Amino acid sequence: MKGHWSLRGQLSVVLGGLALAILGSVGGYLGSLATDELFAAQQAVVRSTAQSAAELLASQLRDREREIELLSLSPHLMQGPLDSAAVRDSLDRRAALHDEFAWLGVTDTEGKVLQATSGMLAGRSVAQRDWFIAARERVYVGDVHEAKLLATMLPSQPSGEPTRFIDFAAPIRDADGRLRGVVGAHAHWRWITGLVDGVTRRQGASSSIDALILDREGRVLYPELLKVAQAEGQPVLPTALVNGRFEGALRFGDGRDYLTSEALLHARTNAELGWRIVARQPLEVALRPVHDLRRELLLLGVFVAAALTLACLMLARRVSRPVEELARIARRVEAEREVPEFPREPAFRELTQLSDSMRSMAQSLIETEHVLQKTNATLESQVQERTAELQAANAALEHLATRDPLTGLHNRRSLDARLDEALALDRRYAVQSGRVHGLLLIDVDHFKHINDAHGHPAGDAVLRQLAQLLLSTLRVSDLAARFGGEEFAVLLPELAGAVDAIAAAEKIRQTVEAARFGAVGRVTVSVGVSLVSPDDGDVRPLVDRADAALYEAKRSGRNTVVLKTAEPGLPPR
Ligand SMILES: Nc1nc2c(ncn2[C@@H]2O[C@H](COP(=O)(O)OP(=O)(O)OP(=O)(O)O)[C@@H](O)[C@H]2O)c(=O)[nH]1
Repeated sequence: MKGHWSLRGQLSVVLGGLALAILGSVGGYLGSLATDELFAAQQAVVRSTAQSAAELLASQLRDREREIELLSLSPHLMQGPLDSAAVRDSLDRRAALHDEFAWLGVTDTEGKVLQATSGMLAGRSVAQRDWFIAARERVYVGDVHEAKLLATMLPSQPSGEPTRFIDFAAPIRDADGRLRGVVGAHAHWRWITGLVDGVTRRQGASSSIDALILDREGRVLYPELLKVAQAEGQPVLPTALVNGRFEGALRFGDGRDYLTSEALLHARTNAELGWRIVARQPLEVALRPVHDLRRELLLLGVFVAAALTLACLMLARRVSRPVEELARIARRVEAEREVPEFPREPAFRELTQLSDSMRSMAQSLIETEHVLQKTNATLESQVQERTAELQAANAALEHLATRDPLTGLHNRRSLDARLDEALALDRRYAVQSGRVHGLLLIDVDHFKHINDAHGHPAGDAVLRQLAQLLLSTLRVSDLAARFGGEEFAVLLPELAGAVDAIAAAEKIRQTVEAARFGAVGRVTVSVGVSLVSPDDGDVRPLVDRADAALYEAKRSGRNTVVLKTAEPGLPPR
């Protein structure tokens, strides 16, 4: 199971990942939609600021222009002496009414100041001034310029900036249209900048919108800081702005991106100064709500994803728990070979079906296993029985193959095999141990007569009794066999010498002689004895020596024991 993910883990990862992917896509889409919308909305605000400032300036410049024109048309300027106190009163009143005017004055046709507010510049010549020269012909509005003569007479700017003016001027003519003089006014530049700032302030401090005033050549007139920087040769404005009108995001000389909009100041009077008002808002401030929205969306997304992942985990647990329970029960069935209680899960029909199927399968398997176990047990006992029978049959066969049917002693074939073994053992060990095998050939004396006198069955009975007598006389390690007809053989192991063999033969002879054989009565046997010799190539010489000894015993009168040793061989001891 190693290396495989659990069902619960896989479900959690897949469902949680799916939820995250969906939330990420929706959040990304909403964020980009909001960015576009907000960009357009903020652009509209910046544009409206630029246009409002341009329109306000245009109308204010037009109003001041008309003011001066109307002043030039007033009766006490057209008719009376221009240096009268009435003229000065009129100038002072207007200056008091419009505090943007720093100076109001009247000159004669040569440019000599006849009357002025607070008497400033009275008697001085302004013949070289643009406003005087232009206003001899027509109503004049001049571009901003630094104060010259008045600079020392007026209080200096609180900001430390040089005093600047916008000039308004108009010709003074009599009823016949002859030039009598010129009326001129210097309006404070800060009046203009104050108007522009007033418009941007209306957007609220947090909007960070500011406005620039550019002249028709694209030079900065306001704010002062940028004007100075530009004069020093620093790149202040984006190229797009210098070259023409523009709206959109621009990077300014300070390295920041601004949402920018530009409006042409159009006064529709002589005051066509060609100024442009540029309103701008730092892009990061403009898009801050989008960033806030994105952050909130991200937070919401993380929260929802966490909640969804938790829900997925719970769902996965709900699905996997019964499956794990089924797996546990399956292991129990395998280990205990019993059918425990299977869970039923009503929430999932498929799991209920699976549980039912597993229960019936487990029952069927265990029943089949019980049947198989019983069959196995029966088969095993049958195999054991058959094996025992086979072993018994094999033993019987073995007995039949090695035993003489009449006497139950070993037969000739079995004796020959044991004689071969005896010879091999003696060849290997006899020299060290000094012990050899001996062979007795035992023949019933006058057996033909027994048969003839008592019948063949009686002869068989004698042979069987002789066999029992042999077995009772011999040791367990000795081997008695029927050699053929009425002749028996005995193989004696571990003999110290011929004396042992003769003793055994004699014991047999005497036992037979002492026994009674039913109706037959007494029976005697003759015994030929021989010992294994180191010179024996096979068993033949051993048997031949025993047979010769038996012949010798018969010839010497029967019921006796004769030893026949090998020539040359071991001397009889
Ligand atoms: N009843 C019976 N007689 C057997 C069996 N095998 C051999 N005989 C008989 O044993 C007799 C052996 O006789 P002989 O070989 O002449 O020897 P014997 O009469 O014992 O005389 P000696 O050995 O010289 O003492 C024969 O008559 C065989 O028929 C047998 O299994 N059962």
